[in-house]
Amino acid sequence: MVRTSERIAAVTVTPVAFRDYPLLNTVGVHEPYALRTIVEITTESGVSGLGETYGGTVHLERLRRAADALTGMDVWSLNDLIARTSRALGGDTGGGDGMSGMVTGSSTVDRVMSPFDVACLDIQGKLVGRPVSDLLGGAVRDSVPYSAYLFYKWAGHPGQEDDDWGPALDPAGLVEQARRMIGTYGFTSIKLKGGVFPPDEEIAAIRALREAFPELPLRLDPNAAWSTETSLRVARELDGVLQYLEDPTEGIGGMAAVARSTSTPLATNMCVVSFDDLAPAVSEGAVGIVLSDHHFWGGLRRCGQLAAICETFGLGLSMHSNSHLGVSLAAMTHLAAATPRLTYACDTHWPWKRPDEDVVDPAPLRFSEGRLAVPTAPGLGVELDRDALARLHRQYLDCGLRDRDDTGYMRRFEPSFPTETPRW
Ligand SMILES: O=C([O-])[C@@H](O)[C@@H](O)[C@H](O)[C@@H](O)C(=O)[O-]
Ligand SMILES: [Mg+2]
Repeated sequence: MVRTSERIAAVTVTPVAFRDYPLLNTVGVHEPYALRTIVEITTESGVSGLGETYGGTVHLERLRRAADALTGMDVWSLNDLIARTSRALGGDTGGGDGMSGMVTGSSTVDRVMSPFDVACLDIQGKLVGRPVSDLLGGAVRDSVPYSAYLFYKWAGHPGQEDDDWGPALDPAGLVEQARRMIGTYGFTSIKLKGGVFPPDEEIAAIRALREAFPELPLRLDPNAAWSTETSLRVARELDGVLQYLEDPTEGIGGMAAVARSTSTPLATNMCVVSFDDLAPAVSEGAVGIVLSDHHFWGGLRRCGQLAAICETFGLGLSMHSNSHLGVSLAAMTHLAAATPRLTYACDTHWPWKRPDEDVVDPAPLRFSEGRLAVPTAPGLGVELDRDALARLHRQYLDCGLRDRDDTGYMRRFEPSFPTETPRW
């Protein structure tokens, strides 16, 4: 048996921007462009692979430092990727999470190595002629369910024409948004991004969604905007209505206090965001479901390790999302397909992206009945469109945004927009 290595010859790191909608959350509102970074690794034998991650300045600078350290690395060695990334970062940690302050505390090394891990897997798959899901243990489902991700939103960005989704600022607007999203994609579960309006308004919105979609599981995620008391009141009022309540309040201690007094399952992508958080979360009984995300858990294989830990401790597993393009969607889909424990529909911001803006040919990424078929071509199964990459990079250069700042953008229109937590 011949053991061959496949060494990295070049890594390119390209920031891109795509148009975004004025989606509201507890820290503010999405700006007119979402920022991402596309990494492309090419090996000495000319095989290339793709990864996608956040696009903020601190993260981008770290990606570039890590990229420089990867030349000569064997694409089969995850251990070397971890070692090289840590050495390149040289203890530079904290900040630069690219999530407008909503997900802090994830591991910097894990965040930075993630897109390179995905790109190496893409290459490995191409080398052996198998899809990435096979490299992760094999697909246990041939399609992955995603949920309808509803947002309160303005009619359009201030100073611009109304966008094609129009406003959603009350229960009726959200039900209309859900009808359109479900009509287009066929989603069979619904998540509402909350923490925007006083809790009673969001309870009313969930009730309206329950009435309009009696069969569909519902989730509410206020991104820790509530106190323990408010969280418990909402949980009581929506008892039996929610599939899970996501990050009602802040921190492992706060979530544990809520968990002790409600039978509503609690999920998180805010208080358990790194391997260091797992032991305290388990010992305090803070959460029932961890929302994994390969972008900050260190890539696809590290998410497999997370799944094993969740299984050991009886925790459920689902998947978190931020604004993203097709490389991430393909990676999320392979990971979800190869994770037996991931039994909830995954989050995706996919509907909040114009279909004509991506860096890959979108053909393999078509939803049917709320599910995405797991790509079967070697690697991730998506091909880079170099003209589109150049266009979205040009858009990044021209748009002037360099860091996601939902609060700063909101304050341009509502100068007294609050930042104290909990808001309610
Ligand atoms: O895109 C948003 O506004 C979301 O609030 C996102 O930033 C969160 O990270 C995320 O979707 C969540 O589930 O918390
Ligand atoms: Mg969340």
